[in-house]
Amino acid sequence: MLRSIQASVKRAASAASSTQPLLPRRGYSSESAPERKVAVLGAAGGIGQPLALLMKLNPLVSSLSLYDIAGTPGVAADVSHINTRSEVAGYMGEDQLGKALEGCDLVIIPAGVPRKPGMTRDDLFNINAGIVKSLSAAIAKYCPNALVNMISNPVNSTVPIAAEVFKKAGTYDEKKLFGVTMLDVVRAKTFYAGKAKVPVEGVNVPVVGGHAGITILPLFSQATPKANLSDEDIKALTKRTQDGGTEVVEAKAGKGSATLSMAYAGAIFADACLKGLNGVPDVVECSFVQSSITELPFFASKVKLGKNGVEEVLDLGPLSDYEKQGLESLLPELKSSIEKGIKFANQG
Ligand SMILES: NC(=O)c1ccc[n+]([C@@H]2O[C@H](COP(=O)([O-])OP(=O)(O)OC[C@H]3O[C@@H](n4cnc5c(N)ncnc54)[C@H](O)[C@@H]3O)[C@@H](O)[C@H]2O)c1
Ligand SMILES: O=C(O)C[C@H](O)C(=O)O
Repeated sequence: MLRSIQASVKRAASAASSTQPLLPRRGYSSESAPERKVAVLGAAGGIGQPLALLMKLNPLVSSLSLYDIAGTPGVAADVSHINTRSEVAGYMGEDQLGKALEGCDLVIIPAGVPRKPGMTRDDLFNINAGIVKSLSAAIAKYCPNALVNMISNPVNSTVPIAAEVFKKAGTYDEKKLFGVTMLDVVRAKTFYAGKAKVPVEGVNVPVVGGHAGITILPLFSQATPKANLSDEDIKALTKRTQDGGTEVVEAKAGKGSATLSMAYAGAIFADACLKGLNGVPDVVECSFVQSSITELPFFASKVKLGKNGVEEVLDLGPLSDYEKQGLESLLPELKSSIEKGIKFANQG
């Protein structure tokens, strides 16, 4: 049974990325993988629980630290019974946050409130900005060298908030802070494969910009394998990718936003970060990072991952006229979300 779950996770992971299966390739066993401590902050939540499960299935993880303000003992006890490599520990409440973070190589943050129908991601700012600010301060104190994968929305603002907190603490390393935009890539691949009628396993689509509405810019002109899609098809695919989160929020009708697909995307991205740390060559995924490829200080694009986190921020490559227009249109909104985060972090 376990073997068949692992096999299907592995198949699914290979489908999502031609370069980074969730479980290591043959010849790279857990015995030869270095010790890696990974923390999930918000581990008892809708994303946190399935993400904890997927990280427990990843043999690159030797220690899995599950933190939340409530509910983590149960999640940790449950996940800990799975017979895979990592030791699991649950931590609950702020007084246990330091212990949860000490010695971490990677911290994944899906803590915070999700959207309800009719809300934008920015409507989450008032609650989630404070949560991210305090968790970032704890990361600066207890594991300043860890890579940080920010899932909490609005990502376009929470990443700049974390950067400012780290700067104030004197621990900021731009190579180590990532906004997780992998779900946009996962969606773009799925929707493209459906429209182009090609097997989804082989599909690649870069998604750039940010993670909200029109700031999500899938580059279908660079999608592989190539397909002869009409301009109308490309417009519809672009809109569906940009509205993917809202599609799930509406279908869940008040019971939250994407959790399962997000846990999957988060696990793929975390796996890519761990592979980079472990020196696996040519690990490339899209992420919202400090960037100079546009005039904005943060931008999502393809990023090469290495032993210190970001090894190289890759440029956008050739854009179609439609994508050039999309890029122009997204810049003002993304700029103001970034500035909002920076301003918040520097108040008080
Ligand atoms: N980046 C993306 O693509 C993406 C995709 C989906 C959801 N999200 C975002 O992820 C976040 C979480 O979504 P969810 O569906 O898991 O929500 P959820 O409400 O189910 O879970 C959130 C968890 O965070 C915990 N939490 C709250 N404050 C905390 C704190 N200070 N420290 C630690 N944990 C704390 C809660 O107790 C809860 O268990 C939301 O902001 C959502 O918008 C992002
Ligand atoms: O849409 C949301 O609010 C959650 C997340 O950002 C998503 O893209 O699914």
